[in-house]
Amino acid sequence: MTRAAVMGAGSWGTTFAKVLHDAGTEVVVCARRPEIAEAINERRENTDYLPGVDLPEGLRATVDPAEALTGADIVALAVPSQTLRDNLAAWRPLLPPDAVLVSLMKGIELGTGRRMSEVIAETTGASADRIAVVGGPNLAREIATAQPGAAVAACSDEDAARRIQAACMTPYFRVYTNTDVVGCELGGAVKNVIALCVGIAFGLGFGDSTRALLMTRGLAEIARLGAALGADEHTFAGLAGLGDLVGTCSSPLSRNRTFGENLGRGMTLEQTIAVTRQTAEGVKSSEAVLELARKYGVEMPITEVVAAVMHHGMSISEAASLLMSRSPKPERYGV
Ligand SMILES: NC(=O)c1ccc[n+]([C@@H]2O[C@H](COP(=O)([O-])OP(=O)(O)OC[C@H]3O[C@@H](n4cnc5c(N)ncnc54)[C@H](O)[C@@H]3O)[C@@H](O)[C@H]2O)c1
Ligand SMILES: O=P(O)(O)OC[C@H](O)CO
Repeated sequence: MTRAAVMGAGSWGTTFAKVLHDAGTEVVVCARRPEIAEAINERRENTDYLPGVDLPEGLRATVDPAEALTGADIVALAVPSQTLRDNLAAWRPLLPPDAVLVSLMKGIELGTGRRMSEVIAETTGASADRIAVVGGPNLAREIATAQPGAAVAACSDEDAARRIQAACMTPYFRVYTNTDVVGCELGGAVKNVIALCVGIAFGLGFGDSTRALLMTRGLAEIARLGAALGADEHTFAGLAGLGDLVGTCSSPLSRNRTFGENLGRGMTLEQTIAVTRQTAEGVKSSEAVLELARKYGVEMPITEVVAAVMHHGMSISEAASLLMSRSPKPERYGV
């Protein structure tokens, strides 16, 4: 039987652990706080992150990383992207040498511009055939309640991708494989930045025309960055690209879209941060994505204004007018 450890018992870590369990994989989820592990083990509920969602008997939780990691064939990482490097430094001595390390995260590291698979490689020394990514349009509460969903398991080693696929495919969660790790990661991370902008537009009272504009031009800038970083452009038409962008930008469950919506409705940045209890990756990643775009000479106008609003005090009205007053252009996908 395949054994998996899920490191991080937030909303997606808990959900993905349930998916693995439902797929017949033996799984232990590792929490930081004892009360979360206790609630999962004894009440069969993650009372903080997924209240009201029944968790299966066989899903075990611990606060001891060694207990979770010992003997694991798959190690799934589900912590906030900006904390991965520090978390991995602590877990590294405990990682089984042959385990596949799977990033479930959707962010870019601030200050380095590294994708999560790169942070994993740098921190653990694992080779590319042991590093994978799972991404797609997966809103935790929907998947945790077994609503039909799908994701992509990406690894440069197709066999490893197939092993992950087998470990988490259930009657309600369909998993495809891909070898384009870069594309799948960029799709997941940059859509969070676009979702912040869509949320702002929604909060301002704008409707579906504006949302469709931002999603479509957002996809164009994701694809441009992807091309510069060597991704396969077809990935962006798939679940980890368009799929995740549509899911996040459309859903009131999205933390990123909700964060933007609160700003659009008139909250200050500080007030919005204060009411956001879970991880809205796009806030910090907007700046990291922009750094990456500048390094590779890629134009990303939506990302640019989102980063300016999140980090440099630009007002929302100035951001909107900057986007709408750009020079006239022909429309070409990715241009
Ligand atoms: N929630 C979703 O619907 C969803 C779906 C797919 C992917 N993701 C991605 O999964 C990753 C994890 O997201 P999540 O939704 O589980 O987040 P969350 O905020 O619900 O949980 C984060 C978890 O990380 C833990 N953690 C470990 N070290 C931490 C630290 N130093 N600071 C703060 N928390 C720390 C927290 O205790 C918590 O268990 C993100 O990159 C997110 O984009 C989320
Ligand atoms: O809640 P968000 O905004 O982090 O989005 C969750 C998932 O990434 C959607 O696929």
